[in-house]
Amino acid sequence: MALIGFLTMGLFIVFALCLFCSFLLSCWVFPVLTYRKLKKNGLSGPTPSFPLGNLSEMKKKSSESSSSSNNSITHDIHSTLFPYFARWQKAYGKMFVYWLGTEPFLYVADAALLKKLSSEVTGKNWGKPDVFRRDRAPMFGNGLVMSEGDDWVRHRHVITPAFNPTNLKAMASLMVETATEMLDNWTTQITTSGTQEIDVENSITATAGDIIAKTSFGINYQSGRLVFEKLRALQMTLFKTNRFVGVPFGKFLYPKKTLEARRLGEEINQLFSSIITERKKSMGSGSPQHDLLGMLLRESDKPGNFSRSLTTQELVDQCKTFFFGGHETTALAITWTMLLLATHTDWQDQLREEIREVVGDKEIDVDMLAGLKKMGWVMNEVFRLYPSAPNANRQAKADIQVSEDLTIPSGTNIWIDIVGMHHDPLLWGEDVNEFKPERFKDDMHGGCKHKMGYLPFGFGGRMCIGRNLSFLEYKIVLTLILSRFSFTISPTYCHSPSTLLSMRPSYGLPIVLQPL
Ligand code: HEM
Repeated sequence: MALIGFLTMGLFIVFALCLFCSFLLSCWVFPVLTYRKLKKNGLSGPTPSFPLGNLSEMKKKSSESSSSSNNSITHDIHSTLFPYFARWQKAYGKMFVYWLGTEPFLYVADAALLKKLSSEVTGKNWGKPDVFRRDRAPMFGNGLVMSEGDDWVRHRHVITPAFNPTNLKAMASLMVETATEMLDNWTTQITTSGTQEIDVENSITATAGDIIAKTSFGINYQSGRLVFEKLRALQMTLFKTNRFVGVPFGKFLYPKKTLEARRLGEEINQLFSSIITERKKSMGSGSPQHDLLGMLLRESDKPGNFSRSLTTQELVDQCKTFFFGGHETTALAITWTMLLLATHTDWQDQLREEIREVVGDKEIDVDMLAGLKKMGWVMNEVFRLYPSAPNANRQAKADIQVSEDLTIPSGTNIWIDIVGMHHDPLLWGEDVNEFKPERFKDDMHGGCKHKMGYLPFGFGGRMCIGRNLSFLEYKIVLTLILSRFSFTISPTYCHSPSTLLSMRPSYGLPIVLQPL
């Protein structure tokens, strides 16, 4: 009996020691080794403290910046959105190391370095920071945004055909129909409420959610709404709380939120699982469905495609990724465009004139959209000033030899500050913070001094797969809005861009609408 007790105690001690060692290795030894290697390469940065890294300073600077927000509309947003990065850039340059808890991150806002990284590393060989893969698992699972290596190649190969121009073309009429419903709603609202003012952010986001529900999964308004609301709640739980991402056992500091995120993630999984099961059952009977899910299922089930087919869980993860990545980013691009056009009504007039010439009284046709050149410049300028995805991130899976003196060690997390580069006067000139769509007139990079300085959709093999879908939706929705309304900004609008994964106006976008 005593022997059994002794052995149990021994096993327990060994187990506890193993646990402690793995904690020490992952939270202390490996990060410190990576940090030392980065330092040896001449990379410095703000001094971290254990176990928060630089989180305290980041949180402090953010709250100082949000409490000092005012009502004037300036597009010089980098220092209010990321005050800590703006400060550290001044001290350490466009490449430095900072710490999220015990995770070192290489901050990059240097276009030339990105060019080098992009040419050295293929899409397959990039990883995503483990800390984000774990933290955002309820939202993206192992969908395309988070997958790595051979898995990423397989997923990207199966998904890419679903976004080809012919398939996207088939989605245009659904987009027109859904956006028209939104505009009818605006008309009803302003005639029945007696006020011309509407917060367009919510309604554009809901419409984009409906569009993605229909075009991606062929699901009706009600089922789409359910997923939409749960994803929204999940986003709030994950990003609106004062959390400690990267801090060892940080999740235990907010157990309620962690459990809530897990529960919501599971519920969304179940919703998509049942949609996929139903669709699999009905495959082969009736005419094939041309939404993204239908195309994925067909691509995944192609004879001889066994090595490439996606499991149900992988399909669920892709659906979550499309749903989230596919509606919010586009909705925010349209929202920021409304802000910029509401404050530059001369551009509204120019776009309306262009729509009259190109579309006239006809039904919108996808082929016409290419003729909306000025709208294209406005879109690019909005993506520059207010990129819906304010950053991209990567993890080096092997040492990257950047130059003779600089090697980025395997395991390094990389944070690419897209907003920082889009607002850098050295790349864009002194008028960097002005709204000037004409920069894009004869140059798809808007006159940026370096091609890698303009990255609204990321770069290289991992560039956004949904960008053509976004362009289509953006141009259709904006054409319809401009054809029915002129608008100005409401005096109640408070300019305070913030990030909840995507960049959004903190207090919505109240707009004063005038039916045409
Ligand atoms: C205005 C709209 C959008 C913006 C600004 C945007 C931006 C981005 C950015 C910056 C990335 C990271 C790229 C990188 O790491 O280099 C990305 C990746 C991705 N986006 Fe988008 N996106 C938009 C719309 C969409 C849509 C409509 C979908 C799908 C329906 C989508 C799906 C994805 C996916 C799956 C990835 C991961 C690609 C990969 O890692 O291979 N996005 N997007």
